[in-house]
Amino acid sequence: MINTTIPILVLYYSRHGSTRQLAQLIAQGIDSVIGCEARVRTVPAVSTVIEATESPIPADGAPYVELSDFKECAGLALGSPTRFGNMASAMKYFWDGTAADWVSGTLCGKPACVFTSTGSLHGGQESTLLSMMLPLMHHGMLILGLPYTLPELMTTKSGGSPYGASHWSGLDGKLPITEDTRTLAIALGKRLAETALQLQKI
Ligand SMILES: Cc1cc2nc3c(=O)[nH]c(=O)nc-3n(C[C@H](O)[C@H](O)[C@H](O)COP(=O)(O)O)c2cc1C
Repeated sequence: MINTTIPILVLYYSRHGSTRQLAQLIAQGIDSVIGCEARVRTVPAVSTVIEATESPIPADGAPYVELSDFKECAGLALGSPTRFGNMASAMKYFWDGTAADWVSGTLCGKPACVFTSTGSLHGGQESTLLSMMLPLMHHGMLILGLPYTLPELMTTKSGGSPYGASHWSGLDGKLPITEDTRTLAIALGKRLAETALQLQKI
């Protein structure tokens, strides 16, 4: 018997590790679905010094994403820390280089979800999540959020919204991931994987 799993791309940018922690929880949710496998990838930082280039291999964390990951994945979870209520420029820069895949519809019809981390509780979790949905919608992806059937969505005092998973990292970026945030991030990964699996059957 051939044992095949469908890859689900978890693509994030993280400067200090908070968004990376969320990416790992989303991946955990994806891996909990039999038949699905998380493929965790990141994007390089961008520099204001035009000549500066990143090493082709990141010093730590996930490998850099390649455009072949778009073709191979059955779904995508996209994460970035907030930067003034918006996604980080590194992630925006990456999407600005995906016109060929936009033209050819590589991601069209595949499910997607978003996640973020912020320094302050009301510093832009929801606006950042919404900002990340925009390129995904232009690529024709099917956006998934979190449903209120998850009780944590009503009670959370840290992160998590109908628009996606989120973490409040605090002024020094050291607040731990709460139980509610953790539950909601795992649930989002699971929901993405289950949807990708269902769509494969159509
Ligand atoms: C330039 C810059 C802008 C930021 N803007 C915001 C903001 O608008 N709202 C907020 O709550 N946090 C803001 N932050 C804080 C980060 O979003 C927060 O520390 C996040 O958890 C970092 O994620 P990371 O550990 O994955 O890098 C900003 C940080 C930087 C460096």
